[in-house]
Amino acid sequence: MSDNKDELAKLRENINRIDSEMVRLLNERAGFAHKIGEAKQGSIYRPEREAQILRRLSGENPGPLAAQAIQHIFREIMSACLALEQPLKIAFLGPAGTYSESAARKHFGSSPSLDSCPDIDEVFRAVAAGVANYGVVPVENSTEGAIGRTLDLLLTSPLKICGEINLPIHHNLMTRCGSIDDVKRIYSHSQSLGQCQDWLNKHLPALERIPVVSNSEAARRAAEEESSAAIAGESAAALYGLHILHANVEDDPTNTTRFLVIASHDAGPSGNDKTSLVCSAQHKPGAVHELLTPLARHGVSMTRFESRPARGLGGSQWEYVFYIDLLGHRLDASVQRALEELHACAGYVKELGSYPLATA
Ligand SMILES: O=C(O)C(=O)C[C@]1(C(=O)O)C=C[C@@H](O)C=C1
Repeated sequence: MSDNKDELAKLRENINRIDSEMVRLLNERAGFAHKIGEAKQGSIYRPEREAQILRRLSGENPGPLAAQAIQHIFREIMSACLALEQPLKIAFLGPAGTYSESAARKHFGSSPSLDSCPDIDEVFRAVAAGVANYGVVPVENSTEGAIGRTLDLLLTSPLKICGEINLPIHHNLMTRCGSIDDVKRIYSHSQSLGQCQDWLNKHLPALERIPVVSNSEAARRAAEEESSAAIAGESAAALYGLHILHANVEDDPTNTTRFLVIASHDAGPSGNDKTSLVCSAQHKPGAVHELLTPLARHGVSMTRFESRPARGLGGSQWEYVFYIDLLGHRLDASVQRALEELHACAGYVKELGSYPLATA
């Protein structure tokens, strides 16, 4: 097929004109972001403002570009504008190539430098010590449930939650040579093995499943051992030069992991927020019911209720704390009133922070 050269040249002129105009506008935008940065006190990064911008623009978007594409582009624009004012360092649960890294990039764009930490404790430590400005840690998976270590550390850490990230998780079966024929074992993180167990039982029941510290470590091992496969994300396959034999081997196609962004402070109100808290009930009949009554009385919706042994509080055996996520910001009048009543009736309450709901 031969191109109609005149037609193409004319159409491309339009794109050139628009691109040049966009570069001019982007720099004009960066100039205003700079002025805002100078006028601000405290942290330059404002998750609530970023969430408002992303919501507004995807709501106004007439298409044909998808709302998600608009969000992605503007995430990068804000990331670049912010980097001019305050280069950020983000600690995440490493190593490179893990879903936590993808979550950090999804939330902060490609401008910040990422600091890979060997475990969740280290992410908390890096942020608390000021080595990193923010941290990204997994908190729950839609198939496998809560990440206990993150919940335990939230209980005792002085850090606050300033954001959440929902990352759809797609697992892939990968090998070095591109074949499964000589493979004897499959490496992956225990959570990922759990998320793919039906698929593995059906298609590869004879292969040994070996849990390792991360999916990225699984891919690293599979890259070294001819007779091993890994279950991991696309970025780990790319990082270690592995071939994806089967994509999307997770049992639930809507499999999603929720991550939290932790910092020395929480976020301001964005108009569509969540508040996380942890509390304990007094030892008396109906105490848990009493915890929830203030929320119902003030019309506050709860999106999560999770119990955990009260390890970090030094409680005795079989004592539990309750992790509650509710809709609204702690400064919203109804949430504020519900929290005041909760403080009065619960044995212990710690507000973990208010933050904008995850954008798509
Ligand atoms: O509005 C602000 O507070 C800004 O600093 C500007 C801006 C942006 O690029 O739009 C940049 C960084 C903040 O995290 C939020 C928004």
